Amino acid sequence: MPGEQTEEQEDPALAAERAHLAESRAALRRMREHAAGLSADVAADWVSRQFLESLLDQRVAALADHPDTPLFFGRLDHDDDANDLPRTMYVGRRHVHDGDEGRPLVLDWRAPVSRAFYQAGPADPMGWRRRRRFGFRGGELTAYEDEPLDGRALGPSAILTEEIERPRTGPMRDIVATIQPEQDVIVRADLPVSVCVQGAPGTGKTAVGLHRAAYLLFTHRERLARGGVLIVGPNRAFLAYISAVLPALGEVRVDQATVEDLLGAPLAAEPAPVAALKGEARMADVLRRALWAHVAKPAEGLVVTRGAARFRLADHEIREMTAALRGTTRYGNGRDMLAQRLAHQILVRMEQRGHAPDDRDQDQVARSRPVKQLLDQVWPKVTPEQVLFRLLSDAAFLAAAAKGVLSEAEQEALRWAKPYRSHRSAKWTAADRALLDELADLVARTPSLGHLVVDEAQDLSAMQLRALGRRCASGSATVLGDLAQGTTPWSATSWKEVLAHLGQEGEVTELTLGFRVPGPVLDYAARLLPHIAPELEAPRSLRAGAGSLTVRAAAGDLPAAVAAAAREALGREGSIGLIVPDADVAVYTAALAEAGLEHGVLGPESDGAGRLLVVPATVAKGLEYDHVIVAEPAAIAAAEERGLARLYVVLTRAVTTLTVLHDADLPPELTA
Ligand SMILES: Nc1ncnc2c1ncn2[C@@H]1O[C@H](COP(=O)(O)OP(=O)(O)OP(=O)(O)O)[C@@H](O)[C@H]1O
Repeated sequence: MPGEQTEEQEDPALAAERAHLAESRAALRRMREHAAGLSADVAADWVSRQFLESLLDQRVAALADHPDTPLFFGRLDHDDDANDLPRTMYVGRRHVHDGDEGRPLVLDWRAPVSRAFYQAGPADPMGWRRRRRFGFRGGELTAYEDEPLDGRALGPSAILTEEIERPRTGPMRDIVATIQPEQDVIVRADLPVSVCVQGAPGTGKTAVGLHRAAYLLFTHRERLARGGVLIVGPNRAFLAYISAVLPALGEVRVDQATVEDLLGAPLAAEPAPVAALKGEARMADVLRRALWAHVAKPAEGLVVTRGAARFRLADHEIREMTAALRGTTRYGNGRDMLAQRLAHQILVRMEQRGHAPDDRDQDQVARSRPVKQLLDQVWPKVTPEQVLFRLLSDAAFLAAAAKGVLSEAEQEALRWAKPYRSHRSAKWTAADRALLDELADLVARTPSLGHLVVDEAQDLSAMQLRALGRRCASGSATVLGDLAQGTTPWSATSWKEVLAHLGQEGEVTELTLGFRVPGPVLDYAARLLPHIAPELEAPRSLRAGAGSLTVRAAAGDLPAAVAAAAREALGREGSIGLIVPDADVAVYTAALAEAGLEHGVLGPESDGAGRLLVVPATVAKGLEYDHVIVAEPAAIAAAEERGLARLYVVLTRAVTTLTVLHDADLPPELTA
């Protein structure tokens, strides 16, 4: 690598860079000391003081210097007197300036001017002559690499190669030093723009989504401090894996959640075709009709007594008021508005008869017993659970709500074979949770966040996407996924449809260059593509990875062969994922225990500990390990309806080596 020097014969350029690093660190320390010295006492009252104190604490925390993380990772230079840009600019994780003169020592990678670090190339140097990348070991600057931007062709970057080859240990790292131009375009898309990224395994979708969140928080800090940013991922294990990236980028206030966290955990499972049907957008119409079917014609008029006087509204008047409100508001608001309109009309009657009522009278009438009784008949309070319970247990009610939308056979499929006794004892499934959320929003509006990053979005049903869409209705979204990795019965087949269900307009972009999976492994997995997503092109890997793939029949004792492969992998550097059919986790953990190999077991709710992890196939999505051992692909493929897609996910988790061990024949799609 250029600039790689031993201590004895230190390159003067490297020495100068190290001096700049030391100067920047000292300046950051002064910035932190200054922030820590600021007092919240200037605040006028207790509440403002608390608020200011928490802001100052955050500021001090954001200025922490992590000794293992380089303060800057790149630099741009030019020598053109006519150019307004500073002659040298260092790009790093945060702004660092010299307190006395305010001289910038390091610019935040998210600042507009830093864009050139990622985007400048021989075709468009963007005003710069040279890009320098730095190599670090821990917090120590060890090397630099120069790329001319004056028209000469750029070779591959050794620092990028080293970064993507670096063994994985622990949680996911940030990629801020090596974001690629096509990734940078997505990261820096403007806040109101929703982006949707289709990308093969390991093309950096998750990384890009997280960096986009960090970029948006920097660029629109105030707006997003109010609205909030939420990252939605497939399970706890995944969220734990990505949890360190945003804090490393200085963003500690981003929430992460699974769809279950947002909608509620399922209490029961159900057959895939039923789940798929419940996941369809058609259900939204059925639910809307079912809810509004509760609004009824008044059986009689309204009589309100004030002292000795009685005031009446005829049933046809109430019918008109109800009809005027129906469908124009949320169901819950409609009830409140009807109460107010009824009361107002009663007040008009009072005035007509010489009374002089005021606003308080209107409120009293709106809350009076006769009005409440009328509302309970005409516009009853209902909960989402009550409505869904009725739909799934009452054939006539479902038939009325589903008329022209669902066939009789579909209605029958939806209805519980054995209805629960009440909505309180109903065991809701994952698909039901999305239906309940839709109903909840029809009753009262769901608050919207500022921005939502939705990872593995191909796995979400239309109804789940609608639920997420409500949570960014007045904001925007970053939608990430791979149609080939869809493993749910309702997996998406088109991103346009996904965006439509989400209620967002946005462009679909594609990432095609793989950073994780070595070429031979990616080519092997891609044999499945024509069978799971024929419309997608085979992905390309940036990594040659000779010798990375081993496929072997176990000749008898598969668990023992797997344990032997795990032992061998433990002799190498990096993390090891042993991915097995869900049903056989116990078999393989027993084999590892028998072989005396310490290991952790990953579950959807747990992140597991240790260098060797047993990973059930359904939990592997989004994760990566240096060495992956896959046991019995045929069983993984046979375990579920979209089992081949699951196998594609499983085969694309490896960073350095993939060892496939089998006893049964391999699925024919993999051998063809
Ligand atoms: N520009 C980059 N520089 C260095 N590493 C990168 C870059 N882009 C991606 N990576 C690395 O490649 C690996 C895969 O990235 P990521 O998990 O974001 O991919 P993905 O597209 O979400 O994959 P999957 O579809 O399999 O979940 C990660 O280790 C990530 O850090």
